[in-house]
Amino acid sequence: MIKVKQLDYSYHIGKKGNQTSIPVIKKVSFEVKKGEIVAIVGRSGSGKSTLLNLLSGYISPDSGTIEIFEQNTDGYTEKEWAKFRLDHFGFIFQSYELIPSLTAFENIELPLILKGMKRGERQQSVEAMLKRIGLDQHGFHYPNELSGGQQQRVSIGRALITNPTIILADEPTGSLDSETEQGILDLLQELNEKEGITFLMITHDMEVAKVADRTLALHDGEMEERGVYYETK
Ligand SMILES: Nc1ncnc2c1ncn2[C@@H]1O[C@H](COP(=O)(O)OP(=O)(O)OP(=O)(O)O)[C@@H](O)[C@H]1O
Repeated sequence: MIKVKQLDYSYHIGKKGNQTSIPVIKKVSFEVKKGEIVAIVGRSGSGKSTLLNLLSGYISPDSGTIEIFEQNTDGYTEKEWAKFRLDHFGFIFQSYELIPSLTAFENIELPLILKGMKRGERQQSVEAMLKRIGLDQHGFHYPNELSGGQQQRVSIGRALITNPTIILADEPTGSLDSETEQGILDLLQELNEKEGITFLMITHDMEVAKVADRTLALHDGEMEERGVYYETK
């Protein structure tokens, strides 16, 4: 599903003519297969967010290839990436990234509006999604009227509503207490087991990594030898 080969990326800092390049991703290769939960773990500053930004096309690699669904993404324009993300990716972030002026229902509905789905169909899909994530009583609540765990459920609903091929999650439980964290991890695991949803998660939390089929470790931009850190299931 995702094949990354020999990926290199450096940031360039300083003024033109006097720039220093900081290599952050170094010859990284790995694969994510359909139906897997893969966790990428690493300390703060090891390059996890940079890797996620490369995979989702917000930045371009200096060298190496990213193949997603057997398509080489090299040379995609911003517009092509935007469409590709809407068609294939769902995103979950540590800070939820919900729109505060929209209700839970409307936050989940938004990607469907972007995709041009008709109102009646949207209504049905969002209602079914609210049930699926255990929030059917909370559709009309605004984000600030929901707990952290409930807000993360809304963001999971928004990520899933377009039936993405893969969910990319950046520290999905990073803002939650351990009990709420477990509830969210159970939901992700259930979505994976019952519905075959593929997840790529980045985290420095080993509890999150425990729900993964495979854990890959990033150290200073390099992937642990063989990529497989340990088997957890
Ligand atoms: N825009 C930028 N310009 C220059 N250097 C950057 C930039 N963004 C990140 N870096 C550097 O790249 C390295 C990797 O950062 P990155 O955010 O990918 O790490 P991370 O593993 O996601 O960290 P964290 O767990 O703290 O979010 C760090 O040394 C960071 O300082």
